[in-house]
Amino acid sequence: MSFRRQPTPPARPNRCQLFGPGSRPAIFEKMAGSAADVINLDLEDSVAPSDKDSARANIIAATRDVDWGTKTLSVRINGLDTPWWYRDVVDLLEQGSDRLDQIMIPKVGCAADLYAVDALVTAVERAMGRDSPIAFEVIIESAAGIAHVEEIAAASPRLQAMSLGAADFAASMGMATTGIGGTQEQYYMLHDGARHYSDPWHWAQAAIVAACRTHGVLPVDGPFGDFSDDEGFRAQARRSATLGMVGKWAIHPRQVALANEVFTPTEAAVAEAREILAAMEAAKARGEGATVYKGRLVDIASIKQAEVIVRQSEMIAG
Ligand SMILES: CC(C)(COP(=O)(O)OP(=O)(O)OC[C@H]1O[C@@H](n2cnc3c(N)ncnc32)[C@H](O)[C@@H]1OP(=O)(O)O)[C@@H](O)C(=O)NCCC(=O)NCCSC(=O)C[C@H](O)C(=O)O
Ligand SMILES: [Mg+2]
Repeated sequence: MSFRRQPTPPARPNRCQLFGPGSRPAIFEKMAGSAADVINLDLEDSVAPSDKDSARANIIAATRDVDWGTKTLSVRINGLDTPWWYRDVVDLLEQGSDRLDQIMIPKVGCAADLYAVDALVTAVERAMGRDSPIAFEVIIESAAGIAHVEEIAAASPRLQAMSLGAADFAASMGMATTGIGGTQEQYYMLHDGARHYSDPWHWAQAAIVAACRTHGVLPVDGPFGDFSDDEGFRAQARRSATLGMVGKWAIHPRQVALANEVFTPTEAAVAEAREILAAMEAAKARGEGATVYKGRLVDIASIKQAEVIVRQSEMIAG
C-alpha cells in the first residue's frame, strides 16, 4: 500500500447536475427552483453557433439576477478547439458576479488543456481581485480524454468534478450507436440462445472513478438521453453509484428526482452501515479485527465501506 493517503474529494452534494441551454433564459428560474445540487448553464453543444454571444450575455446576467440559493453554479464553456472558449472565460469572470462557482470544460484530451484554462482564469482572477477561486469540472468524452484520464484528474488544484459524456465519447470512439448512455441493443453475450446484455460504458466509468479517487475529484455520470425512460435512467444511475460515482446529469427536469433518489443513501443502507460500525467497535473492544454481522464477515475494511455511506448521508443532510 502506498504511504500516500487517498485525498478526500470536495465535501459538496453533487447528486444531480441539471443542464439548460444558455440560449433559453426562460428556464433559468425553473432550474434555480429545482432540487438539483448543481446547475450547469450551457454555452457549448446545446447552443447554436449563431446564439453563442447572446447565450453568454444571458448567463452573465443570470449570475447576478437569479437567486441560485445554495446550489453549485457552473457554466459549461465551449471547447478549446473553438473560437469561443477564451471569450467565455474572460467575459464570465470580468462581467459575471462572484456567485459563479465553477467552469465546466468539455472534451478535455490532456492535462495541458486544464493548464491552458487555469492560466487564463488565474490571470483574470488576479486582474479582477476575485477572492474565491473558480473551481473546474471536466468532461471525459473523447478517446484522448479516456486515454489520459489519470493525468487529467491530477492536472489542476481547481478540479473538483469529472463526468463521462456518453454522446461525444461514443462518437469519438467510433461506437456503433446513437444512444446516449444506457443499454445498447447490440452489446450482448449469447448463452444457450439467450441474450445477456452487458454495459459498454462500464470500463470508461471505472477508469474515471479510479482516476478521480486517486486525486480527490468527484466522479459523476453524464447524460441519459431518453428522458421518457425513468427505469432506464434509474438502472444506469444505480450501476454508476455502485461503481463509486456520486451523481448524474439531468438533461430534463423529470430526471432530477430520479438522480437524487439513487444517489441519496437509503435509510436502510445508512442504518446497516451504522450497525456495521457498532459491530466493529464491539469487536475492537474484544481485541478482534474481524467479526460476523448478519452471517457475513466484516473487518477493518468494512469500517471504511460503511463510513462512505454514513459520510455521504451526513453531507447531504448538511
Ligand atoms: C430536452 C429539452 C429540450 C426539453 O425541453 P421542453 O421541450 O421544454 O420540455 P418539456 O416541455 O417537457 O418541459 C416541461 C417543463 O420543464 C421546463 N424545462 C424544460 N427543460 C428544463 C430544464 N433543462 N431545466 C428546468 N426546466 C426545464 C419547461 O420550461 C416546462 O416548464 P412548464 O412549461 O413551466 O411546465 C430541455 O429540457 C433541455 O434543453 N434540456 C437541456 C439540454 C442540454 O442542456 N443539453 C446539454 C447537456 S447533454 C450533452 O451536452 C451531451 C454530452 O456533452 C455528451 O457528450 O454526452
Ligand atoms: Mg458532449
